[in-house]
Amino acid sequence: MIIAIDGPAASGKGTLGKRLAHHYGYRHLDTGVIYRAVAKALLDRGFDLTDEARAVAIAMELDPENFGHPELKSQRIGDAASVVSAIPRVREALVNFQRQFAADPPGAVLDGRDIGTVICPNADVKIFVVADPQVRAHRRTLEALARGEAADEAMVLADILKRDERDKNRAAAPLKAAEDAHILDNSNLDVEASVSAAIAIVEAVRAAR
Ligand SMILES: Nc1ncnc2c1ncn2[C@@H]1O[C@H](COP(=O)(O)OP(=O)(O)OP(=O)(O)O)[C@@H](O)[C@H]1O
Ligand SMILES: Nc1ccn([C@@H]2O[C@H](COP(=O)(O)O)[C@@H](O)[C@H]2O)c(=O)n1
Repeated sequence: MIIAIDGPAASGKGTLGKRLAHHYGYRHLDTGVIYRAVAKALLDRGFDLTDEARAVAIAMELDPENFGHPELKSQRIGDAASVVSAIPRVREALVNFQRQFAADPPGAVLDGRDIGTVICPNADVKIFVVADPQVRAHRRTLEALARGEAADEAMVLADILKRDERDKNRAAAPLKAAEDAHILDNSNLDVEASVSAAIAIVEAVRAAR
C-alpha cells in the first residue's frame, strides 16, 4: 500500500508520515528533505539557487546518506528549497528516486507537496493535511525553541505564508490537493488525535475496497 500525504508548510505531514509508517510497518520518505538537500548543496558551494544546470547536476547526484543533516531543518534551507523546487528539471531529476521508494515492499508513506498529484497519482490513500497558518507558525516556533534556536513567531508565520504562496503558484507540480485526497484539518487536533484521524481515513479506504 502507498499512502500519500501532502499539505502546506508545517501542517504536520512529517509527523503523520512517521506515525502512519510505524503503525503499518511501512517505510517513510519525507520528500521535502530531498529539495532541502539540493538547496543546501547549492548554497554550500556558493551557487545561485536559480542556477538550473548546477541544481539539476546536484539533484542527480544526491546521496540519501546526507538526508539526516541537522541544518536541513532550518528555516533558511526550507526557504531556499522552495526556490529550487520550482525548477521543473530539478523536479524531473528527483521523480524516479521517489517512485522507486514508493514501489519497494512492504509499503510506503511519502509526504510532500505533489505526492498525490504527480509522484504517486495511483496511491492507495491520499491525505491532504491542513492547519491554520497561525497554528502552524506557533508549532514551528515551539519546535525551533525546543532545538535551542531563536525563533520569532511573526517571522515564522511570514516565512510559512511566503513559502505556501510560492509552492501553490509555481507552474511545476504546484502544492494542491489531489481530487481524490481526503482533507485532514488538524488545527484543533493534538498529535495523537491527528494520527487517529489519519488512521481512520486509511482504514475507511481499505474497508471500501
Ligand atoms: N496535531 C499537532 N498538534 C501539535 N503539534 C503538531 C501537530 N502535528 C505536528 N505538530 C508539530 O508541528 C511541527 C510541524 O510538524 P511537521 O514537521 O510534522 O510538519 P510538516 O508538514 O512535515 O513540515 P514541513 O513543512 O517541514 O514539511 C512539529 O514541531 C510537530 O511536532
Ligand atoms: N514533494 C515536495 C516536497 C517539498 N517541496 C519543496 O521543498 C520545500 C521544503 O519542504 P518541507 O516539506 O521540508 O518544508 C517546500 O517548501 C517545497 O517548495 C516540493 O516542492 N515538493
